[in-house]
Amino acid sequence: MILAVKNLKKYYGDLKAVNNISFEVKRGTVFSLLGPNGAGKTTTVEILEGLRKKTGGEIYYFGEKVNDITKSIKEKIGVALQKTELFKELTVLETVKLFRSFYQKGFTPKEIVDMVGLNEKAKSRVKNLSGGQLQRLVLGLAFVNDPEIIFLDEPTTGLDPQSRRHIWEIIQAFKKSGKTIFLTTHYMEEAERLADMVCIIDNGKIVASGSPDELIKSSGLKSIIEFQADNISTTHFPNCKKLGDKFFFETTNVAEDIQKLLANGIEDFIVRHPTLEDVFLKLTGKKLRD
Ligand SMILES: Nc1ncnc2c1ncn2[C@@H]1O[C@H](COP(=O)(O)OP(=O)(O)OP(=O)(O)O)[C@@H](O)[C@H]1O
Repeated sequence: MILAVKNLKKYYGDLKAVNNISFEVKRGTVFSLLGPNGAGKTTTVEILEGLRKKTGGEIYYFGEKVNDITKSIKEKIGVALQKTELFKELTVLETVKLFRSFYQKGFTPKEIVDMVGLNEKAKSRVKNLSGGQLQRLVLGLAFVNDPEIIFLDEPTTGLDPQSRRHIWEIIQAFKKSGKTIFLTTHYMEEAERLADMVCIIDNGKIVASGSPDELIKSSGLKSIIEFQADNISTTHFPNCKKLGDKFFFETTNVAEDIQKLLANGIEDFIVRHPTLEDVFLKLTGKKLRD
């Protein structure tokens, strides 16, 4: 076990931002804290990174209970903050060199630039990078000290699909090298794709945990029919919900429900497997994204 947390709490006055949560992170896995904005993800990771003080609970790093996140722990962890302030006039390579200088051991700056696919941009100034390149640089900075575990706080928020996939590939390569990743996200596809273990967090509490498959299976959800329409008859589709501009409902009899849709003039629909988004909605009555 590389990291474990027992009954972790963080209160901001009356607000219980992290409300008694417990979990374990196994070495060589991707662990994901999945939840909507304000669920308590950043607060949790920043406590584990030593950037915020916990109100209560226990933290175990590398098998030992720790009271503070000491310098020797910080040497073994890598951190990519949600908002990392970088010097805009420095080049990519200069930035990596600067961050590398904070640690005794680690990869060479060149190795880092390679790992995150920024070779061609090594001499470009930070201010001239695209959003995706900047995010890859931030990811590279989390690797500089060759950490045992890296913390990535919403690493793909706001990125286009291609940049997001690029970041996913880097995370997967890092895992393949035997390292551990602690990932917070509100993108269910990200957790589904990358995580071995997911803890779903809402209002500071863990509402479910398991592998993505386990979570979906244990939710008992069957197939989902999804479609777009201006309006629907609630008599014909009493269980139908609306998420964004889409209607959807759980079906136990696909053939019968398709007939019903067609009879109501709805021809454009898809039948799909449930996702972690559906699990979250079922558990909390809310959607993951605002
Ligand atoms: N320094 C602070 N002082 C007071 N309240 C705070 C502070 N930091 C966070 N909060 C509150 O604690 C709750 C949890 O916030 P947190 O940032 O941990 O959530 P999150 O899941 O990371 O959300 P996001 O995706 O928006 O970062 C929110 O209600 C937030 O407003």
